[in-house]
Amino acid sequence: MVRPRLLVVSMSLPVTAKRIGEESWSFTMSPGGLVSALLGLKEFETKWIGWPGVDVHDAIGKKALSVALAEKGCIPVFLEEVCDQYYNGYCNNILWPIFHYLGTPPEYRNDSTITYQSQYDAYKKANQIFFDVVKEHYQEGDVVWCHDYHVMLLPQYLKEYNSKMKVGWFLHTPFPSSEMYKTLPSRSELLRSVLTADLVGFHTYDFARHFVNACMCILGIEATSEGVVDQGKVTRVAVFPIGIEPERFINTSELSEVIQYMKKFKTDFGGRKLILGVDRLDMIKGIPQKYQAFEKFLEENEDWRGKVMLLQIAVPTRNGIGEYQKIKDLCHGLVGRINGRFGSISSVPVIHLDCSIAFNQLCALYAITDVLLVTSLRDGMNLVSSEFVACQKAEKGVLILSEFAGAGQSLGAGALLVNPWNIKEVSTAIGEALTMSPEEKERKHQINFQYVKTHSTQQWADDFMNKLNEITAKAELQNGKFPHELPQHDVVQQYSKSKNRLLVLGFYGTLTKLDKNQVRRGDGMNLELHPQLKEKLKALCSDPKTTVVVLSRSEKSRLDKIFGEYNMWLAAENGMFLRHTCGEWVTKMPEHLNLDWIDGVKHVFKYFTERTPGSYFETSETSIVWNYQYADAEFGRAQARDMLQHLWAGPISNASVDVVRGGHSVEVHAVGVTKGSAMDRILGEIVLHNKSMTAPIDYVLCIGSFLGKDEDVYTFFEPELTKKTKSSSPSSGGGSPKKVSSTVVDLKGENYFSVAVGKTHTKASYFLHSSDDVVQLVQKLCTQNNA
Ligand SMILES: O=P(O)(O)OC[C@H]1O[C@H](O[C@H]2O[C@H](CO)[C@@H](O)[C@H](O)[C@H]2O)[C@H](O)[C@@H](O)[C@@H]1O
Ligand SMILES: O=c1ccn([C@@H]2O[C@H](COP(=O)(O)OP(=O)(O)O)[C@@H](O)[C@H]2O)c(=O)[nH]1
Repeated sequence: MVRPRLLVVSMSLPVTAKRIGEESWSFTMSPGGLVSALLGLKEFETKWIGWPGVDVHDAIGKKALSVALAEKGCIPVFLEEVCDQYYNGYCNNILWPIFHYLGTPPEYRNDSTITYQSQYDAYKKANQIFFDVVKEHYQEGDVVWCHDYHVMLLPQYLKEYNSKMKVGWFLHTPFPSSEMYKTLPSRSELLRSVLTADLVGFHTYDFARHFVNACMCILGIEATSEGVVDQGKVTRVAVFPIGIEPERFINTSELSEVIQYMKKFKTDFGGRKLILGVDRLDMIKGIPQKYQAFEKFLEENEDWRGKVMLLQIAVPTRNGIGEYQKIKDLCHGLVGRINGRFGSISSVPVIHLDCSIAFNQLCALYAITDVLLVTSLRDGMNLVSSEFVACQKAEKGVLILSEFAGAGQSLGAGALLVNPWNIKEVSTAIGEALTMSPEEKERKHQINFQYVKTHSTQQWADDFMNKLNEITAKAELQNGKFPHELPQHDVVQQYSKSKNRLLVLGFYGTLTKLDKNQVRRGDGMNLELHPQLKEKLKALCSDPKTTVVVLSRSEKSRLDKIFGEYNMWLAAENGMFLRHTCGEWVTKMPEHLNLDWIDGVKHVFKYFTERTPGSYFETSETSIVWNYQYADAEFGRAQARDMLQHLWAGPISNASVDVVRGGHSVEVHAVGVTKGSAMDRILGEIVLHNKSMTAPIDYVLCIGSFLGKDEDVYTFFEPELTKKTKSSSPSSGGGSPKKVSSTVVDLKGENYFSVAVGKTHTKASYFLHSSDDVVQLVQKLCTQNNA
């Protein structure tokens, strides 16, 4: 079987290189969860592109290293002089603390060569170097999977180079709340670049939600159930919690060498209960908090002194950054204090190791551990907790897990969840874990073991790849479906040939002439019918072979006022109310529509209208719209963002409503109030009314300047193109539940025209530039009436 080619791009390669001769290199495993996770990918022909962990300045060395790495499926990226300001600077001294809620570090003041800007420049340069390497190795059809905050600009570089490239981006760290993220000076550029990817993935729903929120708040763009929409391009945002390769840990812990280690360690520890910590020595891992909690436990539980120990493996990381050196000193100080206070001549309660350990030793430690203590202050996932679960033997240990690690959501049910900042709580959890009954330990273990076994790295990667392939395949299909400019000649020709025509027309932006200087009424815009349409529309409506429906968001009174004298159908409030101009209004609402939220929303809209000069809001029976088209654009957008947050937190938090963000508006309406969903009921009513209708509708022209949620009206008639006929039931709202004949509509491709006015990203098959084009078209149709 040919395996799909995958180019994995991450800052670090899975191996770190060390030069041992002019042309020879040795390798060690790179630390960290990202490497552990991606090593589990088996079903792809994977090439890994990343930094080899060393600077190489000579051509001979670079060549030899590239050859040696190629055997391991790795391609080096040489970062050279940008490396320090890129990796230690922008990535780990700016992005990392912000993403983990540690705050935005101040600029160095004592070195003018290291500024925020110089570090961001290095970041851009480094991303460009990554791009050059990908470009060199990319083959058509490859998937490029970018990992982590180190390469946030890469998706944009890749897509600008080749828009057909399949590009995914996955973040292994938390994505912080927008309140934190927005402190980052280059916040917009990074978001915009990430949004060029086809799929953006996170470990948890919280992180995904924060990202979408940041896009809304900072870029002012729309979020939909599918992801984020920026200038018509949809970026899918989804959640893929990473796992481990469970078999690797289960099998290793069966090895005789590992069993020997287990025996040896137990003897070394002298029968004391073992609390284990395994973390990179990083501020986010909460190691000082762990020590404080253990100290408190020993303080308050005299009986346990000498009977329990804490072994902390503190894997060295990012040594080039001052903060990381400080945290080491802090830990050493705390360990000295605890050992001084509670140690004895023969043993000390804390062993702190500033090193990494061999994989077999790690598995042996996991297997004999009584309590694994994870106190991360923030952590994308934390794979150590899953590895511990996989290695458990007959006698099960207990997992104490920080609620601020992504793993808290997956393994919380089988763990003792703690707030690492609450030293007392962690200390109590240590006591609870040490005294837990074997039955309870077994029960908790089983819950987590089932999860870890069934949520492997391979599963994670498959899920991401499947989703990415599904999205790109769908996009390819849609590519051929971009709307074309309306062929007015065909529209007119088909019109003249047909016997029973239906014209569905929007109002705002379709039949109106938009004028910035138009007079505003107290509660909204005084929109008028396009002056050049008045007579022509009247002529169209008077043709017995033509049925005209104006389908608008407007309320009944406005449609009455504007169209009352025409012989046509009026569908007000997105089709919730319907009337032929020679009859009365009938209600066409779906049953049980809950409208209790309207007053609360009105209150918020009023507040923002009073504070946003030029804005206004309009209320109807089923929806309410705030419009800031005539306000200052920038300020209006910012106000709209704040308004949305107030709405979600208050009046609509539990209501059955849809919120739609238009170009310059925020609309809230009851769920299901869309033009497309109303079309079925409208059609039923029209057919009932036209009892004399002898031939099926053989021509439909549907023109509108509709919001995205209303575009279902364009596709309403589409199935007819294949099925030829459609049944329609006028049951809901007012009419009797009678079935309309199945020959109501008879459409083929050439006599159905769905047309969006003023936009090309649409479900409609055609577009017109403006309402002036609509006027022109109506004029042409009229000449056919007279012909
Ligand atoms: O290579 P370093 O700079 O020393 O850092 C090691 C890695 O740390 C981070 O790992 C994250 O990924 C894990 C797997 O998804 C996740 O469990 C953990 O919570 C994260 O912290 C970082 O995101 C990686 O890029 C680094 O390679
Ligand atoms: O001496 C060690 C001890 C642990 N690990 C591995 O480092 C990873 C840590 O991943 P985690 O997701 O817990 O946190 P990260 O370090 O990525 O933030 C785990 O796979 C550990 O097995 C390691 O490489 N060397």
